[in-house]
Amino acid sequence: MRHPIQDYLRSLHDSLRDSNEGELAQYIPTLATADPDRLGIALATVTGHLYSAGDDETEFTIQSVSKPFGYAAALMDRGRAEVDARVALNPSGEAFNELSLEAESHRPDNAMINAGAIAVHQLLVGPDARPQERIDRLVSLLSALAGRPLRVDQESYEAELATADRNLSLGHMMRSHGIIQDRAEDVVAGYIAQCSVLVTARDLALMGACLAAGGLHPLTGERVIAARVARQVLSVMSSSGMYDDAGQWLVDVGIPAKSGVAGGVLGALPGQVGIGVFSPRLDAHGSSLRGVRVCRRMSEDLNLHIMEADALGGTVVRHVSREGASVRLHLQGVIRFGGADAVVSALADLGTGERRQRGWSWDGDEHPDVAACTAVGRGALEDAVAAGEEDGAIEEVVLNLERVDRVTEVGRRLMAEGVHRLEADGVRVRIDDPDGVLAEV
Ligand SMILES: NC(=O)CC[C@H](N)C(=O)O
Repeated sequence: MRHPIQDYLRSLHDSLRDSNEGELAQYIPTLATADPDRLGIALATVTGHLYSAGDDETEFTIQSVSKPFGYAAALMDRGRAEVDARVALNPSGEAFNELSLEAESHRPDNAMINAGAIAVHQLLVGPDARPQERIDRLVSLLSALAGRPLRVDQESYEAELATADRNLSLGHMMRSHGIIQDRAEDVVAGYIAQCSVLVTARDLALMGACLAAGGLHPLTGERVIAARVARQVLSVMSSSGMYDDAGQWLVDVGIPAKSGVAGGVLGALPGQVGIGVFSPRLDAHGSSLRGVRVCRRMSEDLNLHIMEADALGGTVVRHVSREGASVRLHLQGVIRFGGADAVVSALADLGTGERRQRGWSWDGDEHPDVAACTAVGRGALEDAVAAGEEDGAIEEVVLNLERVDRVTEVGRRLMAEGVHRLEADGVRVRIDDPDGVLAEV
């Protein structure tokens, strides 16, 4: 069977192939001579499925798409306090290479603009690291994310270094304020090396999927980025990743993203997918014109907007079964706050045996479609409670976690509290947790 997502990417590629709007970046000589017609599109799911079309294996320099990962590495190497002390967390509303710092702290506005990324590069590894160690750190993180060894393209590196006046002036300005400590020339050279790493659209999709998965690699399941760090990086990407287009982008596309001046765009939709696009012609913001179009289309066609939310909590109670005085709650999926509320509400119903008015009616035949538990779970819970009235009180409740993938900290605390209170009401509670998901919290 040919996968429908593969076909979708191919048709998306075909529909945009002939568009030739936008301009190549001129200020870096190797970019000015790139083949402008290339178009590569890739999508990776957090569960490790990778699809791609067009020039998906063509290598190009990562440029600013390296910034989220430099930021991730610095946060892991130095901790949040040290990084926040030198790089702020607000959108700049300016172009990526603007010569500006925050008024009082003299910090760059965020890690997605050049000033921020240069300050971040200084933070890599540790205060006394040699320039090469910082470059190696980033190349190895990017390689781990791509799942293959990546390298710096020497020609691009030298070409950009030869024309790096603007970035050097940012470096000198930040050094004069103590934001960076090494020689500005060294930090900027390191930053340019990080920008010159060669990647493909497929690499970017995998890197995005890893961020989207909270830092777990979609192919290996290995933790490559700490969960808190992935969260911070995605947050800053969503507010600042598309520079002065970030607000419009969030409304129209709604996928945290980062673009690079060589034509790469990386998108990362938390919990779902990573997107990688390569097309060298740029729009007025310095982002790939067709790359932006691809993301817009995907967001629309695949409903990938981050603000498009489901009432997920309700799907946690999958089924309820009763045998004599014992009731079994079959739970499933990921139990966060909303899911734990559904479980505790079910426990409360079972504990008192009362028909509670909780958004749906126990009595009528009609059950309004509220998301308190799945349709199956809801009906069965009603039956279990109703049976309680005929067959006598419920003496035991079993929470079956066999199908639960993960429980968040608040999910665990809220469910523990519910169990505790149900026991205080005189009901025995047993927890069936064969995979120990509760212990993993
Ligand atoms: N937006 C970008 O991709 C800019 C990266 C490029 N290396 C620069 O510093 O100018």
